[in-house]
Amino acid sequence: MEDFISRSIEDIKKKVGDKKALCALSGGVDSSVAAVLVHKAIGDNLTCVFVDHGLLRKNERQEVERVFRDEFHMNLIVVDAEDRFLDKLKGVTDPEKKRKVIGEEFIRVFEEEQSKLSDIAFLVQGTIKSDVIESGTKGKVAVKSHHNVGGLPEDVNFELLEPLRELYKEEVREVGRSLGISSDIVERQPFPGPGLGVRCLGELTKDKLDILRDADYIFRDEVKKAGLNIWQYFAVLPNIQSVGVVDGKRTYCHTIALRAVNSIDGMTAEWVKIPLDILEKVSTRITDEVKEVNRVVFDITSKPPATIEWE
Ligand SMILES: Nc1ncnc2c1ncn2[C@@H]1O[C@H](COP(=O)(O)OP(=O)(O)OP(=O)(O)O)[C@@H](O)[C@H]1O
Repeated sequence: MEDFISRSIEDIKKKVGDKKALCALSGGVDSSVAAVLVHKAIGDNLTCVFVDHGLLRKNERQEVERVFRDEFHMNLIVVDAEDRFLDKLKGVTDPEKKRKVIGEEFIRVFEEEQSKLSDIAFLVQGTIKSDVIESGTKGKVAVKSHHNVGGLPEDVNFELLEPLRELYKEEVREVGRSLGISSDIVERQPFPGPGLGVRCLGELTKDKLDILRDADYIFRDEVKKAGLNIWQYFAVLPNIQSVGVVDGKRTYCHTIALRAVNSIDGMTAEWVKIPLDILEKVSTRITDEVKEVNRVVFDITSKPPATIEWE
C-alpha cells in the first residue's frame, strides 16, 4: 500500500501539474481517501466541496470539517443547502421521486459552486474497482450504472481523476489507514447518497429528520459501545404514530424502527441478532431522550425479500 501511495502521488503530480482539481467530498470512505491522496500530490490546488443537504446524520458535518479542514488542512467548501433541499422536497412522498429530487438538486448545488471557482481542470472521483465492474464496459450490459456525484452531466469540462479505480473496498480502507485518516471515516458503514432522506418515510420535514437523527445517533452509540461488528445498522422513521402512556398520561408519538444487517456486497443481507439487553438499552434511551418517540421496533427481515434501506 505504501508503494501504491507513492506511485499514485507521482502519477497525479505528473498528470495535474500546476492545474487545479475539484472533489465532491461526502465524508464516505471512497471520496475521502481519494481526496486525501490527491491532496498529498497537489496540496492547495485541490478544493473539496461538501454539501450539507440537511439529510446528514448527527454531527456528520462537524466531523467532516474537523477531519479535512482542521486535521488535513485541505481547502474545504461546506455548502449549507438544507433549506433549499427541504424546500424542493416539500410535499414529495414517493420514494423514487424523492431520490430524483435530491439527486437533481445535488447537481445544481455542485454546479453553482464549481462556477464560482476558476480554472478547474480536473474532477476527483472516488470510483473504485467494484464501481467499474458494476458499470460494465462498452458493449456489455451494465449490472448497475454508477453515476458518481449523483449523476453529474456528461458534458462537464473536466478531466476525471480516479486514483482508486484499481482497488477493492478493503484496499481503499487500507490506503486510508496508511494515509492517517481516522478510523471513524475509514471504517464507516455504507451510507446512501440521499442520506436520511430514504430513512425518513413520507414527506421530509426538519422536525422528523431531527427525531430520526437523535434516535439513529443513540443506536449507533450503543452498538459502538458494545463493540459489535455489524456491516450496516441505522434507525428509520416509518412515519407511524401510535398511542403510548407516560406517567399515566396518554401520548400519541412516533415509532422508530431499528435495522441491522450483515452482508458482503450489499446484494443480499442477513438481519443481525443483536443481543436483547443491548436492544433494550437502545429502546430505553431512545424513548427517554427523544421525547417525540414512544415506541421502538426491530426489523427482522433479510434481503431478499426486503431491501437494506426502507426506501
Ligand atoms: N453530501 C455530499 N457532498 C459532496 N459530495 C457528495 C455528497 N454525497 C455524495 N457525494 C459525492 O457523490 C459520490 C457518490 O455518492 P455515493 O453516496 O454513491 O457514495 P459512494 O459511492 O459510497 O462513495 P463515498 O464512499 O465517497 O461516499 C461520492 O463519492 C461523492 O463524491
